[in-house]
Amino acid sequence: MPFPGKGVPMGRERRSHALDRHGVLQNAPPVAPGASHLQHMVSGSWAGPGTFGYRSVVTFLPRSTCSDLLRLTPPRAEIKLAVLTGLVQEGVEAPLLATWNRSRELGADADGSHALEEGVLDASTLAAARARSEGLRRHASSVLGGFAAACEASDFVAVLADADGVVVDTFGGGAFAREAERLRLIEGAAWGESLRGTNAIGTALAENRPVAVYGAAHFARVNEGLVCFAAPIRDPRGEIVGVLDATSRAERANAFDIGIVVSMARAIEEVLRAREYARASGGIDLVERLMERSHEPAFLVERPGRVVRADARARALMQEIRDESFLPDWPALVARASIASELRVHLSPTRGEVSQGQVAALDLIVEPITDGRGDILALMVFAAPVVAEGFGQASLPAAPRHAAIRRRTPRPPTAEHAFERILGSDPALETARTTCARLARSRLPVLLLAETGAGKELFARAIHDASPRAAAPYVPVNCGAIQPALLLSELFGHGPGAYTGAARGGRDGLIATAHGGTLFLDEVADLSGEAQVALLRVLEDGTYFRVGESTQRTADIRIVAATSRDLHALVAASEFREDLFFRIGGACVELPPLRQREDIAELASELWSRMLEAQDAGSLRLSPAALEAIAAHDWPGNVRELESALEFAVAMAGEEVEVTPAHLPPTLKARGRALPRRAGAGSTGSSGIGLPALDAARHAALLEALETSNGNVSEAARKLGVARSTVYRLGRRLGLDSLR
Ligand SMILES: Nc1ncnc2c1ncn2[C@@H]1O[C@H](COP(=O)(O)OP(=O)(O)OP(=O)(O)O)[C@@H](O)[C@H]1O
Repeated sequence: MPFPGKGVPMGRERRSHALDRHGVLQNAPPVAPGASHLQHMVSGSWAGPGTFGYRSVVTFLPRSTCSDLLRLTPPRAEIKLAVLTGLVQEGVEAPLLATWNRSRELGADADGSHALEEGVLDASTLAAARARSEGLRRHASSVLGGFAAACEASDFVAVLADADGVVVDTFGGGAFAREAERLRLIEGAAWGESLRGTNAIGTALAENRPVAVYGAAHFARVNEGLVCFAAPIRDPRGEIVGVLDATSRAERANAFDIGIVVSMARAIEEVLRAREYARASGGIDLVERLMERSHEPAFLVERPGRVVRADARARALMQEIRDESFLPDWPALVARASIASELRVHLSPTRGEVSQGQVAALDLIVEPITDGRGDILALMVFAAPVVAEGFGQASLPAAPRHAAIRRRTPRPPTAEHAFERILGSDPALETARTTCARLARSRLPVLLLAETGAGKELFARAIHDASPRAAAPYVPVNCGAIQPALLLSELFGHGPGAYTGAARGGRDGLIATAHGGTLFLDEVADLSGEAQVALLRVLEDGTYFRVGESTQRTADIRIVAATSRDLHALVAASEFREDLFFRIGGACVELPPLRQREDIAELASELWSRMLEAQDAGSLRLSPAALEAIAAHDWPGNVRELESALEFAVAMAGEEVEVTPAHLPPTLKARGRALPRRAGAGSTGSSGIGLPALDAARHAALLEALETSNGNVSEAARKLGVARSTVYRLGRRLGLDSLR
């Protein structure tokens, strides 16, 4: 039996034949199995984000699109009358009762004929409403083409309403169009609950979630013959900007259609989001680069805590942890973003016992992405997995830094620990570290002068991390590694078709990416003359031009530059602009080459421990003889060369328990052999290279301290009242190879 038409009060038995309790039509005309009318019609053109003619910003993770759907199904006719007149408050499902009560309190007209006459804006008010919704309307129409056609063909009218429930656009309608017009599904009609009571548009706005209203669940009698599906449209900040609705005669009801409407509303939200990201500093490119650069799984999270993008590592992590609700709620994340500190979250206990090697918790670092007004648009969440150690471990230790838990990847430093990753206690290094930590807080450009591998990049990153710009991008560029012909456009970007092979729509450069943050120009002496001029302008007034464009752009960047060349000499030879040199060289910091450092053995030991931890290489020891050879080498490649030498030694040591000089790279062994012969282990006499009297006294004191400390350098240092590095340094000078 067909579902009764509009305005006809529904009899009990007729209704029960038409809709089940979920509002699904029981005797619907045949459509493809599992498909609805609308779905059937749009399936050819709808294949998810990215197919709507705009660049998809997000990669959706699987999630239910209708999980918060409010489905309002009709009650018995006599009950409706009794409830609406306030005689009884039962016999109706609670959500429906709530919307009816709200409608009544708002003064909605239960018959609805009054609203038919009154509820339409005059032409000029409508024009103003449409103008206010101009952005929404334009973006919606860019994605609703296929949907509108499907609505037309399946006798649904599609309605776009603004945040007040005023219809600003309609599409489709087919055979239902005239009826829709009579019921005021037309531009300018107000569909808020206060006027028309429970209906999909007004109720979706009131509830801020998708709503399906079937037949007599509508508050107003005149709308009882309708089925309407609506979903709110929110901007990236989560504010409702409008509603998308599809309405037809009640007999067209199909539970699947609400899914299509929700998906379409989401598609419109995607376009709005794409626009917002494009306007945010750096655009979506910034987000992509941030995610690419991350060493840890990275998620992009939007209000109200929705993961909208995840890089490959993050997707793999999600699969591994199988815990969809691992993120703290949005306010907690936002709070973390503002204090820039780490937050450990333990994974759901429903995953059962945590065994060795399984991810047990995540350490989150949260960075905000803000729009032009400084409002938080989204959050980048970097999630370092923490794995459990020890077989058969039943549950996680409560203390976050319990020994049974170790990080799988090194954690990015927080502001107060930014310089901690720079190891060593050499006085010159210490001076550089203190100077840079102070400079970090200012906006001054910093010029780092050092040989290759001596830690320029490490210092640049620490300066950024300790600066007020820490949450903004840090963009490192090796000017010497980019082809000179491309350097200018890599840095400044280029306009559409600026050169052969240029991106058609133009592209932002690294300066735009670094907006708000720090640009690290490594090998700055390799900048071309043209790039030097352009960089000088950015430093002076914050303006620049993309290659091939005349539109002036602005960028707020802090420059940290570095070079291993003699910039003074280059300036003297007119190979580097003097004015740029004065701009970037206001604060010059020299980093000592490793061979001049007094803490080589200490640094080697610390790097060694760090490396063993990272490689899970157990308790392999660095023998005193190996340390001695390391301390004696002159390290032209500086710390980078030292790191490689240590990795080489691990590989060569194989199953041994101790690394000896034989395991070190041949360059070190050769150098070691060239050194004067040193005293043997435990020797108490002179080294045979002629110690002056003072050194002899130090030698004795050092030996005594070491002996009474069982060779423990830290303890010996404490006894002597000197730094560990001094013990190593003295030991090196005095020819001791018994340090442990
Ligand atoms: N003081 C230090 N403590 C710990 N690690 C260091 C230190 N200095 C340098 N390193 C490590 O040595 C390697 C080289 O350092 P970095 O890349 O910062 O050098 P650089 O001067 O920028 O080199 P280049 O001029 O070749 O770019 C990196 O792996 C870095 O982590």
